[in-house]
Amino acid sequence: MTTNPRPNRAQQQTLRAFLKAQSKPASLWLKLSIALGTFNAILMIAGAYLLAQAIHNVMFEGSSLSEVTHLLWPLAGIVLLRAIFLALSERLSAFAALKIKSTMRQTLLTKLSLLGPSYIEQHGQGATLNTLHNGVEELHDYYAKYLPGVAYSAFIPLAILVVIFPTDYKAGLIFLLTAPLIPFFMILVGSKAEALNQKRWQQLAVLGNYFFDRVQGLTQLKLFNATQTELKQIAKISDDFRHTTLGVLKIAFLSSFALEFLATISVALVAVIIGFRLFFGTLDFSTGFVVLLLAPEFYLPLRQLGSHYHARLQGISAAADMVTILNAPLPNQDTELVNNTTEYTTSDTIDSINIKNLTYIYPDSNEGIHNVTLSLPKKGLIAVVGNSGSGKSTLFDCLLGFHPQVIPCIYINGLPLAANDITQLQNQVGWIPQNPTLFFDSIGANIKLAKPDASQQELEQAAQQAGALEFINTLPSGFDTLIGEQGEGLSGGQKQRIALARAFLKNAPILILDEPTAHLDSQTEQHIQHAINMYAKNNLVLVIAHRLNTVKHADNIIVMDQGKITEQGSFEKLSTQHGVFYNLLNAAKQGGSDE
Ligand SMILES: Nc1ncnc2c1ncn2[C@@H]1O[C@H](COP(=O)(O)OP(=O)(O)OP(=O)(O)O)[C@@H](O)[C@H]1O
Repeated sequence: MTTNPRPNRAQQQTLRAFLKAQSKPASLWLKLSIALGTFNAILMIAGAYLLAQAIHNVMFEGSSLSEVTHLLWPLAGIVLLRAIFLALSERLSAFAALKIKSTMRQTLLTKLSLLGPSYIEQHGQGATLNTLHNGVEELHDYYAKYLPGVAYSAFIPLAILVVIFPTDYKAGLIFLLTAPLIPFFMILVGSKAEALNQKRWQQLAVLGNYFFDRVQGLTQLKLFNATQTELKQIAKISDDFRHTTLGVLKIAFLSSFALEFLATISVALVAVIIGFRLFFGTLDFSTGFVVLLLAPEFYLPLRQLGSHYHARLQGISAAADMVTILNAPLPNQDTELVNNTTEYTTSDTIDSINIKNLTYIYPDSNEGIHNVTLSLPKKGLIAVVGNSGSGKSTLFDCLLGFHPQVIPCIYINGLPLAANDITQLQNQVGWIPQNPTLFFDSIGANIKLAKPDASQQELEQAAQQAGALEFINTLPSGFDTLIGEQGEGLSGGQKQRIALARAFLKNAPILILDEPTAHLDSQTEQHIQHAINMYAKNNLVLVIAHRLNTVKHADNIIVMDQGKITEQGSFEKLSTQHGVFYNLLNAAKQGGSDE
């Protein structure tokens, strides 16, 4: 797993620009929210003048309450309007943040699907999930609070200065001189807080990966009695994370405290000076009172910006991981095929698939498959066999588009697949891995994943074809039976049949299976084998076979050894040829596991 090192100044600028650019889908709502917030401040200034005037008239001019109603009614209206504007402004900024987050998740998911599963494997599933979930969540306050806060801290103090200077320039000067203290202090603590925030974010990614792996392998850990050791390790990582989080919080609390203190001192300073000036009669009450009312409001946006500064740091830390994903180059971006205008399009029926000189080596390793050239027919049952580690799964992963950089080596009907478009290939493929993924949903919904608008009849037909209908019908709720995550509550064979039904429902021209009958009893195995053979009459079925007795009826057997295709042909031909297949067959006979 990789985490981003602390971004330098230039990278931070890029991250800020990135965050700003992401606000585009909701910029109208954000602007509206800021406009309402600014209106609210203008009303507050007007309200301060009205209140000061009303009190001045009652206390110093001897006016009765009824004589100041022309001031009090607008004041009441202002109070009401301010409450409405404030609520609307907050709702709009929250709505804008929600919109930005959902667009961001969508963008990240689209990019991840283009990068393929190997990217996620390389970077860690936990860390990727952390970016998609926590990372995107961390942006909420950045957009809902920090960004509007930046605008308010520029507009509101400026608006107050504009009205205070003509009213009382001395008070205006005090405001002007004390205001920079707050941003200055913010920048001072910002650098330390930023480093800590970055560290905290990296630790969260490590924790995410660690948790994800351990929770997935909990049963194994229990069986190997390793739960205690792992718990200790998790406790240690959590403790490191706790320490850093506390460090971040300590700085956040300290800076909040210091900002409050600075603002309070500044307001007190203004109040003392106003008090002296009133005492010595160099200032009239109504002006002094307006200044006193506006003083806390002058510092408020700056104080709030200080407390939202934490949201900025969190947003920048989280954005670094998002930028890494979004900037990750699509592996086939540089190939000469990008500009190829004659590409295969999904509307064409598949007549042939050719793989030409396909080499895929896993990152940071020498393992993979080398220089594979293979012609696959339009239909038929093709089995891929070979020793463990010979490259069968890697070849299938390439065909499934999981390693996008090799897509240019795949030709359909003699035409290359569109570069950068894995989905184009995947739309044509039904796939059942050894442990198919079933989701926490009903059996019907799990099968319908392949074709959401399938009718009940189609659903039943696919289940029947996969040998699953009988057991589904014995369940109390049939197709509506809820299954747990990863098919919890079903046997291995039942899960396999549901996955097979899903693949049959998709009715893709290419069906790729990894040892499809591994978990089945012999009767069901025969049933499924028959269904697969029938499917292969009209489509191409590629099967990884570990048990050689299942490949007897294959139209072609491809034998892999050390990442290369060493031989291919029918069962009869290969079993007489003294090659890898012959050795595999003999080894299986001696082991008594096959044949
Ligand atoms: N994620 C990975 N990172 C690095 N090397 C890998 C990775 N996955 C597989 N390999 C290596 O690539 C080679 C081919 O592996 P592959 O899984 O394709 O073999 P296989 O024939 O499917 O094996 P099996 O029958 O045991 O499933 C092996 O040497 C394996 O160690």
